[in-house]
Amino acid sequence: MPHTVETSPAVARRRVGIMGGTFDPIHHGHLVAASEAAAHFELDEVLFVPTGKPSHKSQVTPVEHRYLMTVIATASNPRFKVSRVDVDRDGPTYTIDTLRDVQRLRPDADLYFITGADAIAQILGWKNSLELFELAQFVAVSRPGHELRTDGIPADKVAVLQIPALAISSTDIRERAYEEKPVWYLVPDGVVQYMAKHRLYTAEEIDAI
Ligand SMILES: Nc1ncnc2c1ncn2[C@@H]1O[C@H](COP(=O)(O)OP(=O)(O)OP(=O)(O)O)[C@@H](O)[C@H]1O
Ligand SMILES: O=C(O)c1ccc[n+]([C@@H]2O[C@H](COP(=O)([O-])O)[C@@H](O)[C@H]2O)c1
Repeated sequence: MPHTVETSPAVARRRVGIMGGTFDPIHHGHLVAASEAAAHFELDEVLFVPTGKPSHKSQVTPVEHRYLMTVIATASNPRFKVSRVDVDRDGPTYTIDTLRDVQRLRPDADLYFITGADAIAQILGWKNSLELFELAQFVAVSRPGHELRTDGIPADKVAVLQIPALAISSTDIRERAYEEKPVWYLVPDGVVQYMAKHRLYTAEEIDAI
């Protein structure tokens, strides 16, 4: 009888996307960016990671509101999950810490950090920027009003992805809410309702902070 060698089938590494953002509030631009990256790179899951205390934004809505709106917005997609790693860490939020924490939680995964064109343009100024490229592949998605440039980023560490253009920003949604204009269809229905229930971004809520 011929001698046979038992071989275990090669196990493919999981592919995990990370969609970092302040999500103040989360909107359909964020969700389309994550969905397009998931489809293009065959990601097993996308972790939405709301910032705790963004290092570069002075006044943001209390983190638990931003976190809960992110949970509501992603609940219908079985591949989307929300991580509290940045919410629960003390001190300013830096992506180097996000990636180290997710790597610890998903040691068997290749990580794909998803950013819009405005964010990728700033990345060389982020904390420990060169080490970031050792921890994850970066996916730079198109965004209306922002030129998609990746100058200075190692070419094998960043992929550029053209996605459907949604000219939506959290700044615009906050302004619309403040002016009592509709935000329906710019954010998921549950987020419209959450904003209304908590009077987020209204003169009344801002005065109360
Ligand atoms: N409409 C969009 N299309 C593509 N990418 C987007 C879009 N909006 C935001 N992003 C990307 O999502 C990530 C998180 O963005 P963020 O939470 O700061 O939203 P924002 O709309 O830019 O907020 P703000 O207006 O408050 O600065 C960033 O990488 C950003 O570039
Ligand atoms: O690490 C940094 O120095 C750094 C500086 C600016 C932004 N980031 C990250 O970029 C992501 C998008 O940020 P924002 O402000 O556009 O929501 C979010 O995950 C931030 O933590 C990270």
